[in-house]
Amino acid sequence: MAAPIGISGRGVRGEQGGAVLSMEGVDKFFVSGDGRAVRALDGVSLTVREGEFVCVVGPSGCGKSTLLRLCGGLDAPSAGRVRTGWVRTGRGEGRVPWAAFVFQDFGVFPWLTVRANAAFGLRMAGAGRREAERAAYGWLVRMGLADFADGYPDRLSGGMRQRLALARAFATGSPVLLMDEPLGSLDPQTRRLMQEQLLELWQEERKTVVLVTHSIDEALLLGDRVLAMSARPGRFTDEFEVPFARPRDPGTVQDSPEFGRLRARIWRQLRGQLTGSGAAA
Ligand SMILES: Nc1ncnc2c1ncn2[C@@H]1O[C@H](COP(=O)(O)OP(=O)(O)OP(=O)(O)O)[C@@H](O)[C@H]1O
Repeated sequence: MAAPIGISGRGVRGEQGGAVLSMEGVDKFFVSGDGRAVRALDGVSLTVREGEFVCVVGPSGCGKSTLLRLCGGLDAPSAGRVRTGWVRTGRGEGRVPWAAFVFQDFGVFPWLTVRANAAFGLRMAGAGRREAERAAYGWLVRMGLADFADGYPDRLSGGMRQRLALARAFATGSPVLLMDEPLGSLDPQTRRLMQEQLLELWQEERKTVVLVTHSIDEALLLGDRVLAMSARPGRFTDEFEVPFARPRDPGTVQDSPEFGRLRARIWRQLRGQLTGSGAAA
């Protein structure tokens, strides 16, 4: 019997035993420019628990972004089921989007002020302009961008733009953040600083996060769990529990022998997918 298709289950919190998000047997096909069917995902199943920070690594083109888009309801599966856990009804507070996205290219609009950019997610969720900008300004202060609130994003460095993108996502109040290689276009030093900032923010806010990254170090530094994907068509091949206690000190974590061991195991897995040898972790 064909698997059920669709995105469903926007029910109440805890409906799935604490799982905020689950996928069962999800396939995704695209039609390529020359009319061929491209299988991007192959029978993907995933459960993300409330408050968990899950990182996804995998070879380029294996379907990581597709997976994230399906998680956030930006696209529908070709087969299988995606279930999201809960939304707040927000009595009198405006709606709270279930999930907020952060993309690699920041998704910052050059024609909007920094303040309006930060408020954009909330505005899209139906909040009034004053309410949205007030909430967003609080996040600009937290991200060290308050002095730039009334200017335009062209005055911001790459790291500042990424902080703006994070401010926008956090300002929505969404319980779930879906991040697609959010630090991928930053220089290595800025990226490292942003990893530390993200670690702190997560420790303060305890959002549920699914983060796609090409960096094994980043995944181990930030995540509770690292999921490794196969080459396209993407499916999960391995799962690594990250054992480092929180709050984490990045230096201590990265200097630990366990960090080196886990990094080597994940790299072996990834390398196998990249070279086609499919080496096990
Ligand atoms: N809208 C689309 N139409 C046609 N093919 C698509 C579409 N979106 C994705 N694909 C194809 O699906 C596959 C998976 O793409 P996806 O962007 O999800 O991979 P990825 O793992 O995120 O890649 P990268 O790591 O390079 O960002 C690729 O072969 C891609 O070309």
